[in-house]
Amino acid sequence: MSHYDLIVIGSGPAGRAAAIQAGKLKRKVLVIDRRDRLGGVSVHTGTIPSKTLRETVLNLSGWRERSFYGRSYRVKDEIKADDLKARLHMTLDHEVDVLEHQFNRNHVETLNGFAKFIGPKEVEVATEAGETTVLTADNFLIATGTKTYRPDNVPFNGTNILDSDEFLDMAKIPRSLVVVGAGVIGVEYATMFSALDIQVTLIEPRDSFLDFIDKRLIEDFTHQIRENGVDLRLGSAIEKIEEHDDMVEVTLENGRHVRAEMLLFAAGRMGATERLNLKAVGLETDHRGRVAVDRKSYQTDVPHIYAAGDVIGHPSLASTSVQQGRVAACHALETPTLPESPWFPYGIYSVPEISTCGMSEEELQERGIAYEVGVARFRETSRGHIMGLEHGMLKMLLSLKTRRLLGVQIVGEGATELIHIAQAVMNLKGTVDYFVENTFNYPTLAEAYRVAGLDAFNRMPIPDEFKVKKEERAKEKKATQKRLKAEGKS
Ligand SMILES: NC(=O)c1ccc[n+]([C@@H]2O[C@H](COP(=O)([O-])OP(=O)(O)OC[C@H]3O[C@@H](n4cnc5c(N)ncnc54)[C@H](O)[C@@H]3O)[C@@H](O)[C@H]2O)c1
Repeated sequence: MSHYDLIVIGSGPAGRAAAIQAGKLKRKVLVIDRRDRLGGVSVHTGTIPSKTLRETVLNLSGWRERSFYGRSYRVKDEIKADDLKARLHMTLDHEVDVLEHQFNRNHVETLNGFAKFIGPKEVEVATEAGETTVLTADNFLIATGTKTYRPDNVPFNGTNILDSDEFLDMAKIPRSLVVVGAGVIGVEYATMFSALDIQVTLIEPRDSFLDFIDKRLIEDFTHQIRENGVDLRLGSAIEKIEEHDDMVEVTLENGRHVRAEMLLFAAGRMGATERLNLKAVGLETDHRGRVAVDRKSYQTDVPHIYAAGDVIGHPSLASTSVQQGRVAACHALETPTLPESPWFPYGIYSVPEISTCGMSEEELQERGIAYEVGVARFRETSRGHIMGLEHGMLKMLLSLKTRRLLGVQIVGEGATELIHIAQAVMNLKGTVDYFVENTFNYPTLAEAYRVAGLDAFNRMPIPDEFKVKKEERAKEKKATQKRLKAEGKS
């Protein structure tokens, strides 16, 4: 029987990072995955395919060029499902190749099959062919991710009533689409499909959506997506979903009906833990199949069993999963590592993008922190104007007491890239003065930081040390003038 320092269950972002970290520490590590190809949900049905699809849609539809050539502009007249899938397969193959190379270089062993615990330090792995192997380890990492939430009253059929894992495999692009659930997945797919000019209805039972985003940005975002053709229906609980004559009909509790060729059900995901037999090691999950961990070490209640990534719940981002996996492996293998920074960005790859880092205005109010707001609209920057960006804004929140940057929220083109300026400034404890004193490339969208910084700066009290600086500068200037005069240079 083979014995390992660390057995990782799942090869998504958390499992991958943990295994590579263990390999780099020259430990014996094995990754078990139920799929015959590595990468997990992130590579096969989640992050990578949805972002690839978005990029493909924006390119083939000529979306980005429409600000120049008008709303009816198209690069390709008829876009087919195969056009979208071709790019998906290329990207996916490349991602799997990179991952296999990384594992090989770091001597990470892999095994294809379903793992379940049969003892505190023992797992049994069953292959598709029905063979089983028993393996032991000193440490385990559960990085099994999530699976789609599929309630019994939704008649999923694999053709036109689909969950978000099946959606990418659609046989043809529908002329109309109804998306249920305005969470991150629902909003991303609804907005990217509206860029294909198909009729999209987005249904959400609650009166609001994406509640972790600043309200003002959500207002701006809602306006933009409605203008782009998304029929957003908030406060619309669903009574039933039926299929009639190849059309899907959704009956809402308010008595209204929505008909479309296809329905995507995106009302959340569940921890993929039901086949792990966690009872055998004394672990339990919550109602959504998620495992509780200590958020500093990623240890579960059983000290040699760790869990990281989407399976532990919020924030369920590929980016944070990578960090969690690395920290968990270091902790399990007793290797010192720096803790994760609390300032990490969220990126929603909708059309337009949304990205945030740090606290929102609502959070600051709840905590009673005095703050100032700086706002910049992309169209106020020369680059935004050149690019024809009518929309897009950046909102910055600053502490009135320390002048430090506390949060940035961006909606618009490039938001997921631009947010990293905020992340760096916040992690380096930067203040509003960073944006005012430094020169930005011109013209750029990044200049929106400077515009927002100046907007807030001009309303913020000037600190005493600035006044001293001003006097010092005046003295320095006088001294220089005196020296130059003495040298006969002025
Ligand atoms: N870009 C990214 O970072 C990214 C992308 C995709 C997914 N994710 C993560 O994946 C996870 C899953 O995403 P998600 O969008 O499926 O879930 P979610 O929990 O974010 O959103 C689900 C939405 O569906 C609604 N809903 C719940 N039950 C419903 C029902 N019965 N009928 C209709 N609507 C219902 C909820 O009110 C909510 O708005 C999230 O944690 C998300 O953050 C992140």
